Amino acid sequence: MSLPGVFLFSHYVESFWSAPPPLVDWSGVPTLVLALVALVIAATALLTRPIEGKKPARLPGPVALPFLGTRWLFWSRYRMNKLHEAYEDMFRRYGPVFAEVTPGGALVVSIAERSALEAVLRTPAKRPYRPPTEIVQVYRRSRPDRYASTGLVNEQGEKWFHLRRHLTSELTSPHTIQGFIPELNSICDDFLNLLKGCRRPDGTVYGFDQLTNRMGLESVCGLMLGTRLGFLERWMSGRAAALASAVKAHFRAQRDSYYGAPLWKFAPTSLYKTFVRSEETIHMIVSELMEEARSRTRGAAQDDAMQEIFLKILANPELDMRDKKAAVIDFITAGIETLANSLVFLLYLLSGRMDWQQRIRSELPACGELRVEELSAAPSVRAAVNEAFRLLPTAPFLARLLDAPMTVGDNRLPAGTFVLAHTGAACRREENFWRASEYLPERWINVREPHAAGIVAPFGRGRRMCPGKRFVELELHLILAKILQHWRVEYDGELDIQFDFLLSPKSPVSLRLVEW
Ligand code: HEM
Repeated sequence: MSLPGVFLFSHYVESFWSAPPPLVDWSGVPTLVLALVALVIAATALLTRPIEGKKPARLPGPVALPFLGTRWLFWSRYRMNKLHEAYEDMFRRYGPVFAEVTPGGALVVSIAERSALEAVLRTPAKRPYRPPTEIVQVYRRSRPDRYASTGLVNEQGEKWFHLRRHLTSELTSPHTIQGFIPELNSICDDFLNLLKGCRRPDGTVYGFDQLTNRMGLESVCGLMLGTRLGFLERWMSGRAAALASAVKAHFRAQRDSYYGAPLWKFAPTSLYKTFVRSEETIHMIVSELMEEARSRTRGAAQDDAMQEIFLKILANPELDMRDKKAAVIDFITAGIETLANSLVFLLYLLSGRMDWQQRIRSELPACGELRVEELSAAPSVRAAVNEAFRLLPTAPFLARLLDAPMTVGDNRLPAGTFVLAHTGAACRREENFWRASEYLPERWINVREPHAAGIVAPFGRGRRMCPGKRFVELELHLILAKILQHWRVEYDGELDIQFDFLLSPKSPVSLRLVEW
């Protein structure tokens, strides 16, 4: 079986699934040829011996084929945009620890078992190695004019440590984030005004996910660039739309480059070109925004707290200018979708708990600006957000290369093993949480065993943990409180969720914001 054959077939099959449009238009290829290719694949799958030697003794997992490893599964049995369901299915078939094999023959161990997961999350590595996204690495290394490194998200070792130390101390400081609260209040108020303007008479807001994307964009840019950019004005500028869709394309291309056929490594396929286009669009727009922010700060005295992060990054003599720019790009890219998806998931889950919405409302002042004290006096807000992160985290697993050997059951995994820590799947297992599949914020106020709080890690763990965590939590608490001060949230049916490298709601999402 040839690799292009499998690729061809998988895209042909995908077209029946109404997955994202195929990257290459194969519609002209006759069905007969594709049926033959399918037969060849099936025959080869039956006849080829599994590569047993690659797996540690007793680790279960799907059959690995020569040259393809176990990746063929994502081009046949599973859909790439439903990867979260694929992993749930594999955990059912092979148990809570199983191994996949990459086309290059490397082992990838997926873990949803509590003690093994805790062991991975506890690893005290000084320079944790999170496997980089190869397509980003390849592209950025091909553009030394723009990138001095592959960036904070993808660098490793000492280079990563240097970037992390110089780029994130402001972002993770409680002082900076507290100083941002007045601005965040005003951003949230503008978001509410936008929602008011878009609400139909019965309270329905169509395309709610796109509005949350704009909220993510405005708040992350406000935090990073120290200036308001107008993404929450009623009519979205072409630039905001272009940035939002480039960020989506960027995540999707990363997903397809990892789980799809690795042809992009040998030739500039349409997948690679799509990735490059998205990276270039983001680079161009963020560069413009940075320039505008810089000239505004030169012209007018602005709120210090709001400018802290951007100005300090720009002024840091330890960093190459290209790294500064790449950092702002990476922060903005890492922040928009994650924040927007998390807000949609939170409101969707809460829509099934009217009693909890009322409880939140009863703990809040009727209206006006919210300060940290008011939020702290409303524990039900924190519980609602924690529980949404437990049940529906936008980043459902963490990737690591093991720093030291680790024993999982009867298997010893050598240092350097690629591990996927499926915190999301583990949090939905009954042995880890009481009534694990239900959205029950009360579990964070009155604990009911089992309650494996240590495996809830929506922002990762250890030294590579998300530097945006403090900011995001504050923002989600604030926006949730403000929405529930005004409206109750209703949603009919079940939210369709897809895997775009992050878990995302299938767009467009409509929900109702109804007057109390
Ligand atoms: C709901 C929102 C967010 C979620 C759920 C989220 C989640 C994550 C996760 C799971 C990681 C990987 C951590 C690990 O490997 O241990 C990560 C890394 C990262 N996040 Fe976030 N994130 C969010 C928002 C943000 C925001 C707003 C920013 C920037 C302002 C940001 C910047 C980053 C960066 C730069 C990294 C890479 C850190 C490193 O490798 O050292 N994230 N995030």
